[in-house]
Order: sequence, then structure tokens, then C-alpha cells
Amino acid sequence: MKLEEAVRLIQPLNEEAKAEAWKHWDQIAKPLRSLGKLEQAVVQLAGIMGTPKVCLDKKALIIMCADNGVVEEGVTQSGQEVTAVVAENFLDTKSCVSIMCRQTGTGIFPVDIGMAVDTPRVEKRKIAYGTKNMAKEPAMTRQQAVDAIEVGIAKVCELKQAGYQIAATGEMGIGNTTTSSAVTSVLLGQEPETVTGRGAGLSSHGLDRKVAVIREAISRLKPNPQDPIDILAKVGGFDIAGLTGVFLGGAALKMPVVMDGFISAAAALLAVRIAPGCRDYILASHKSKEPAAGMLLEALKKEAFLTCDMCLGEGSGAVALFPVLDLALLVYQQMSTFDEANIETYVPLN
Ligand SMILES: O=C(O)c1ccc[n+]([C@@H]2O[C@H](COP(=O)([O-])O)[C@@H](O)[C@H]2O)c1
Ligand SMILES: Cc1cc2nc[nH]c2cc1C
Repeated sequence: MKLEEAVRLIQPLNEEAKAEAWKHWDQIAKPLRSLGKLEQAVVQLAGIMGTPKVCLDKKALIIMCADNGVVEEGVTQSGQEVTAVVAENFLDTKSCVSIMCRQTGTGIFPVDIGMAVDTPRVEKRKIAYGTKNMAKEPAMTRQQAVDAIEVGIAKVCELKQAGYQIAATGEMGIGNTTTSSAVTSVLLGQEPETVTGRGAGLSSHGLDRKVAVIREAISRLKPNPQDPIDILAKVGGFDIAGLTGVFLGGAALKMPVVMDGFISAAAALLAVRIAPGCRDYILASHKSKEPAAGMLLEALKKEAFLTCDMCLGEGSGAVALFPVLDLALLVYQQMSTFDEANIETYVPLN
């Protein structure tokens, strides 16, 4: 599916299904709205899926794996070779998120959308062998940014056809907090130092260099704040672009997409700037420890379910939300109503 078609397909949530879901929650024998965001989540899922009979039996995690040319500027603690090693480990349950996926029954789908090397088993949808170094030139061409978005859209389409009902977003890419900070700086009109953190454990000296590299790249390449694809092409990454496509594709196909941490949130905001209607299809799982995470959530007008000071990426925060959603659904589906429990109904809230 082309980007334009995905954007065209995005529709508002089904208000009737949402109202029915609220009605069902309000009949359940417990204080009204006492399950807070868990109730909201089920109602949102009903609106997305177009039915109050929400089912999340088949869950997936898409992990966009890519390398970033800007790593040669010394903006990371780890070397670029780590990207491919961790990407392969996803398939052996030898990474954090793959253990979480095994435990929660989540299908794990790492995608090589632009790693610097080929690996034997990660699905190959490579746009290029890593981006160019944004300190010297645009990270990618505009066409490559669109192609990478369409890889994300295609992956969600494939999972939808395979019967998956919800997609979590993850990424693996050394250097992708530099690209995410650059994207966030342009999208939010914030100074690079305000939106830049230590990523996967950078020293204070390294952090100063990272901020300077981002500042210099933005001032030289001048990404247009009104043009999300220009921002992606000049200072983004293939992984961010792929996740932007996952958010857009999910909305087009009426499939809920769970946002993860900082990188995923930057991709979500790009998607919302491309097609504002996709916002309602996004669930914000957690608030990453990276300094710009709260700003992105605010710009997305989302509140995270979890605040655990996680900053791992891989989709770990998004997959951590799945057991919470399962618990919410179990209560929604199995709990007795006021009538059944012989309890007088509460006066409904306004
Ligand atoms: O998701 C987050 O909030 C997050 C915050 C900091 C780091 N990460 C992960 O760490 C890697 C990027 O860190 P860095 O320092 O290489 O830019 C990348 O593989 C991400 O998955 C992820
Ligand atoms: C080991 C390692 C694992 C990761 N997972 C996501 N980002 C990562 C970065 C590093 C360095």
C-alpha cells in the first residue's frame, strides 16, 4: 500500500462501539471508572476495532532495525556493530524484549530496514546499508524516506492478513536517539540541548558533542518543520521512518498500534503530522526516561500507561503494556454486572 492510500483510508474511530463499551464498563459491579486508563484503553480499542467485543488474542511486535551514519561523529557509547548482533538475538530469545515476547505470547518480527550489514535471519527489507551522516549531508533522499514509510505500512498489512489484532512498535539502531532528538527538535521547535539525552549510556562529554552535532546538522540542512518527510529525510533514520509507516498503516487498517519509548514517540508524532487522524489509533505504553519523552507525549496529547524510567527501546515498554491490557480485557469480559451481583447501581458520572 502506498503512503497516499494509507493516509486516505484513515477514518475516525467508531463512536457507537465506544459508547457501547462505556455502557458495558458502567454496568460492571465496581465503582464507576475505578479502573481508570484500563477502561479508557478498552473503549479506545472498541472504537478502533469497530465493536465492543474487543479481542487481543494475537499480538505482534514489529522491530525496525537500522544503522545511522551520524554514529561516525562519536555520538554513542556503543559501536554500530551492536545493531546487527541484537537484531539477530531477537530471534533466539537472547534480547530483553524477546524474553518479554515469549512470556506474553507476542509474535516478534524484526525487520532489517537499513542495517549496515546483512544478517542471516532478520527479514530483509533494506532501503540502504545505513543512512548517510547527517553532519555532512542529508541522511537519505526523500524517496528513501517514503520507501521506508511504505515498508512499515506493508509490514502491518502483512500482520493484519495473518490475523494479528494489535501491533507494538520497537526499534534497534545504535545512534537512533541522535536522529530522534534531531527530529524532535525540528518538530517541536525546541533547542537541541532540551530534547537530547544520553541514549544508551553516553558520557557527559559525549552528550555535549551529540548536542553540537544535532545543532550543526539542523542549521546546515534546514529541515522544513511543516514537512515531516523532509525532516525524516534530512535528519531522521530508516527505523524511525519504518515506524512512522507502522503508525499510519495501523490506522489505515483499523489496527491499534502501541507506541514504545522516545524513538517510537518521535515516529508517532511524524505520523500524526502526516495524517492527524492516526493519533486515535495509538496507545502510549510508557514514558521513557529520555528527556524529550514527556514533551512528545504532550505534543501527541497522550498520557502513558506506565512510568518505569525505562529507556531500553526494542519495544520493551510497548510489550510490557500487553499484560495490563489483557487484565483489563479479562475484567471487561468476565466480571459480573451490578444486576448479577445484586448491588444497587451507582449514579452515572456526568
Ligand atoms: O526507547 C527509548 O526511549 C530509548 C532510549 C534510549 C536508548 N534506546 C535504545 O538504545 C539505542 C540508541 O541509543 P544511542 O545512544 O545509540 O543513540 C537504540 O537501539 C534504542 O533502542 C531507546
Ligand atoms: C546491548 C544493547 C542492547 C540494546 N537494545 C536496544 N538498544 C540497545 C543498545 C545496546 C548497546
